[in-house]
Amino acid sequence: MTTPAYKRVLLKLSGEALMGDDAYGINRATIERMVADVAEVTQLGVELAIVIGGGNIFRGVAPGAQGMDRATADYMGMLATVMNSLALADAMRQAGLTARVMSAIAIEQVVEPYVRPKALQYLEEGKVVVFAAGTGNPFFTTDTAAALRGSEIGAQIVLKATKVDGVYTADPKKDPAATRYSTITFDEAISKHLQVMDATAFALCRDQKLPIKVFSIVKPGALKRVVLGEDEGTLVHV
Ligand SMILES: Nc1ncnc2c1ncn2[C@@H]1O[C@H](COP(=O)(O)OP(=O)(O)OP(=O)(O)O)[C@@H](O)[C@H]1O
Ligand SMILES: O=c1ccn([C@@H]2O[C@H](COP(=O)(O)O)[C@@H](O)[C@H]2O)c(=O)[nH]1
Repeated sequence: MTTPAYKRVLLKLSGEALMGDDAYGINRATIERMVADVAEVTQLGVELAIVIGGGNIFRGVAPGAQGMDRATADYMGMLATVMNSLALADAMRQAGLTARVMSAIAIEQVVEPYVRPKALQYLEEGKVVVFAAGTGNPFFTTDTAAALRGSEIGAQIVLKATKVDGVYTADPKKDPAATRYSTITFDEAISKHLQVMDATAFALCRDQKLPIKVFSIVKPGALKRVVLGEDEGTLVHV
């Protein structure tokens, strides 16, 4: 079966997963593997937009940010996502893909600003669009940026590619007895305070009836299986 289940998707890539086994930063082999996964999906003809987190870089500067004004620290976090977005786009270019980075914060010498019609045009042209700098606002996360941009571009699903292979009854990294849901409703995920994604992102997707698939970016071939509609990860739905 090689017919994708979706025409347009928003892929949320974990920033922390980019570290691979390193303490922080971008692990070269890891980013190349992620790009190979992305390439497999674009070859299926799926229109792909990406939001990438900033945890891998922000974690490295976090001790210095202690006691800082929250909004200032958040702007630093958003700039970290710009660095990841540029690295990802460059790795995609090296792999023969055409990518465009669009930033929610104006830094026009570095990256073009986010303009929705332009993003839609790029997607229709088959280019991969990377949305950088989150929502552009402090007090939010890149999960919420993924929900927001996914809604704006009319994606059929948000694919949250992270370090765990789905939504569990509790954080599987802390509770070995936690069990994985194959599906869960937004209301249940919110009421149970499941921390795999923030509640703002869940609520926005719920209101927009935009499903989310949570799956492992570390598991080989998982992204392609998700896009083909195969049984992988956890579906969060209305
Ligand atoms: N109920 C749960 N089910 C699954 N994972 C959970 C749960 N509760 C907490 N987690 C944790 O949430 C993490 C994923 O969310 P998080 O937003 O922290 O990471 P990310 O989006 O992958 O990283 P980044 O912020 O760098 O983009 C998982 O690595 C997992 O340890
Ligand atoms: O819309 C946004 C998105 C992100 N931030 C800040 O950036 C960091 C990194 O993002 P992650 O989603 O955690 O990977 C985040 O912790 C915020 O500090 C933001 O302020 N607004």
